[in-house]
Amino acid sequence: MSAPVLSIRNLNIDYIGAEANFRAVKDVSFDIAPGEFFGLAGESGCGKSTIAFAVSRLHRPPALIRTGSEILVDGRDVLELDKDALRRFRWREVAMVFQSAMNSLNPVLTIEAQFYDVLHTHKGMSREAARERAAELLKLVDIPPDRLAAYPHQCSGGMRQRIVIAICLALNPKLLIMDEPTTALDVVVQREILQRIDVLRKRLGFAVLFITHDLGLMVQVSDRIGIMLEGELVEVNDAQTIYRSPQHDYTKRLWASMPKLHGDQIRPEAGA
Ligand SMILES: Nc1ncnc2c1ncn2[C@@H]1O[C@H](COP(=O)(O)OP(=O)(O)OP(=O)(O)O)[C@@H](O)[C@H]1O
Repeated sequence: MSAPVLSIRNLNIDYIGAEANFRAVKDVSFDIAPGEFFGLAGESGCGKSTIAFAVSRLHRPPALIRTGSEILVDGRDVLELDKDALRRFRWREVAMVFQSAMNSLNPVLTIEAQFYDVLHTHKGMSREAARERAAELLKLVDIPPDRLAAYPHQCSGGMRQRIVIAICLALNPKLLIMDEPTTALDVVVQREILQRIDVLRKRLGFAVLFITHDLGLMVQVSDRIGIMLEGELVEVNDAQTIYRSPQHDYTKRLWASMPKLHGDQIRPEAGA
């Protein structure tokens, strides 16, 4: 593997409680290569989002990353960044799309103003330059430039989520983290958005850390998949191998619970 864009080593994260601490992430280590699509799967509460937030340094108390944990993005320790470095790091190095991201657009600003915010603050762009770049970015996610004048409430949920993704790509991040990015959308729109992301990452070269409960979709779009169980990463392998010949019992159970609605594209081996 070429030098990883993300390297997580011995990550331990606790939620600090009044009575006791709860270890949500237990000694997790994995890498993501440049341009790789990495899926993180596991039952609800197994620690996936806790990892996603830690990588973006968006975790807040009571979450506490334990000493000895390492999160390297392009070789730099994210946990060591000071406030200024962190401001430069977010958007430029790592951008994150949440489940409710489409509701994170400012309702009183036009789409154009929201692009300008990011492009002016981080790149010092003028209004004209930002408008041009915003139109280009919207095109990437199949949205016509006339939407720049619209307000968020004038756009559908799927369109708003694609706008957030376009804003996330504005500064050419090396890693896009998507935590249930399309869960609130209907299935057809979900798949269209993921297919678009897949085309874009191949064209633009960013890597993706993808979290979803839609395992069929995850197997289809990911290069590799990591399986989590109760805070531990129990199995990592390339998507087809982990789907066709899962090693861990929990992975087998996870695949067995998957609705078989995804056609003939992927078939597990008998007994898998
Ligand atoms: N703010 C918090 N305070 C205390 N415990 C928390 C907090 N946030 C999460 N947890 C606990 O940490 C564990 C991991 O949660 P996390 O949200 O990372 O799991 P997840 O795998 O992303 O789940 P889901 O798929 O439902 O989003 C869970 O047991 C959860 O209850």
